[in-house]
Formats: sequence, structure tokens, C-alpha cells
Amino acid sequence: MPPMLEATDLSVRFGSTVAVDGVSLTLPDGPSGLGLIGESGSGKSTVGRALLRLVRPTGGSVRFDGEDVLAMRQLRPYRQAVQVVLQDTEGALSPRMRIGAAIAEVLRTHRLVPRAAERDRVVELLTDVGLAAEHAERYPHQLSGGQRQRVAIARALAVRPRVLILDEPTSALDVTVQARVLDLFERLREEHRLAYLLISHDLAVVERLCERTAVMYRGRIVEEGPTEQVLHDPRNDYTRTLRDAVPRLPEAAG
Ligand SMILES: Nc1ncnc2c1ncn2[C@@H]1O[C@H](COP(=O)(O)OP(=O)(O)OP(=O)(O)O)[C@@H](O)[C@H]1O
Repeated sequence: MPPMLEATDLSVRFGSTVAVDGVSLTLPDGPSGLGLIGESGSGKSTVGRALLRLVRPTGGSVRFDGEDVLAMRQLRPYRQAVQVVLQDTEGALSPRMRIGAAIAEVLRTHRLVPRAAERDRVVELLTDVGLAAEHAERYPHQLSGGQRQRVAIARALAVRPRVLILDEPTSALDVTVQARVLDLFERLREEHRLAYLLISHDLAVVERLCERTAVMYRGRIVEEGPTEQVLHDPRNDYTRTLRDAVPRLPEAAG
């Protein structure tokens, strides 16, 4: 069996900038988590965007269940299987659309449930992410940042994905809210058997959600291994520098 999602020797250039330079990574079936860490500009988000086919790689391949993603003509099944949750929750939701309608829109686009069952499915999704039926009637500005992020997660889950690409999914939230959204990600990972590719500056978040971690530096992966080993006993000098620059690892805090 091929791995679920596999990038091999992936490269992305923007003009003369080499954003991603020969990256290979593998996401096994969920529940699983691969963390992608590295300083700003190292190419992490571009890897995520390339996997989502939002930017065209200049080299390498992406395979999903063994199928060549870059050659796919019919993208809808892949777009359903591989969803994304970003940091920017305000930008993700239309300010004039009620939350229920915003979730129903996804169900309709992907023709997932008959109209008559839409409302029930919306409530089910809201409940799944820790919101209530009444939130369906609200507009985005009537929710907190943490609640808006839960709506973004509900929209991603609406299509029953197998992979979630999480790009700094808790960075815009304050610390207590972050902790609760993190609990949610932890639960959903198991319940929906999701594979996470988690892009984050917050190593504590990576440690919680990911068994494996890859470290990017200037477009390349310089180290990859079990999260515990990469964060606590790094083999690479750059990883050590990165880890020591972050004050929030439990070991540093304790
Ligand atoms: N659409 C684009 N056009 C031109 N250059 C880009 C584009 N997107 C990214 N880049 C460049 O590619 C490099 C990698 O950017 P990327 O956003 O992937 O890094 P990152 O590691 O995710 O950074 P951050 O942690 O700040 O989000 C950077 O030099 C960036 O300026």
C-alpha cells in the first residue's frame, strides 16, 4: 500500500526565489500528525499550498493513495479529502453570511446532503466543534476569535476529509482559547481519524498533535523524525537554535 499522501523532491520557485527546494514528506493514514516547523520564510506554507495544489510546483511529485495529484483533472475528490484550516479566521468567513449558511454552502458545493437534511448536518457539525445550534443564526462578528476558528474547522470537516493541513491554526488566539482549540484538534484527530500536517511556530502545539516533526530551513528539510527526538534531542544545529529560541516548551517553562 502506498502512503496516503506523499510529496517527493518537491520544489517551488517564485521568480528567482526558491521557496521550496527538494522537499520529501509522507503523511500516513490518520489518526496521525506531522509537524512542519522552521523560521519565517523557510517555505512551510508554500509546501502546504503545493500539497493543496494552490501553487504549481516547479519540480517533484505529490501522490495521494498512489495517484499523481499534479496530473489530476477532476480535483473535487482530492479537494474533499485534503482540507485546510488557516490562521486568519476573520478573512475566511464572509461577514454578511450567517454561520449556518456558511457551513451549508460547503455542503452544497460538494453536494454532500439533500437540502432537507442540511439543517441537521449543520447542527451536527457545530456540535462536533463545541458550538451550539443557536450559533447557526449568528454572523461572524458576533462570535469570538476562538468560535470563528471552530466554524472554520466545522467547514473543513463538512466534507469528511482525511487530511487537514493546519497552518498556524491557533496563532491568532489568546492562550486560554488556544488551549481549548487544541483540545478540540486532539479529539477530532482521533474521532475522525484525521492526518494532520501542522505548520506552526509553537513547538508545544506540534508536540501535542504530532508524532513526527520535520524542520525546514531555507526551503529544505534539514531534520525529520519522532517529535520527541527532534525537539528534545535534535541532531541538527539549526533545529537546536530554533528550539532554544522558543520559550514555551514545557521543559523550558518548568
Ligand atoms: N506568492 C508568492 N510570490 C512570491 N514569493 C513568495 C510567494 N509565497 C511565498 N513566497 C516566498 O517564498 C518563501 C517561503 O515563504 P513561505 O510563506 O512558504 O514561508 P513560511 O515558512 O511559511 O513563513 P511564515 O512562517 O512566515 O509563514 C519566502 O521567501 C516568501 O517570500
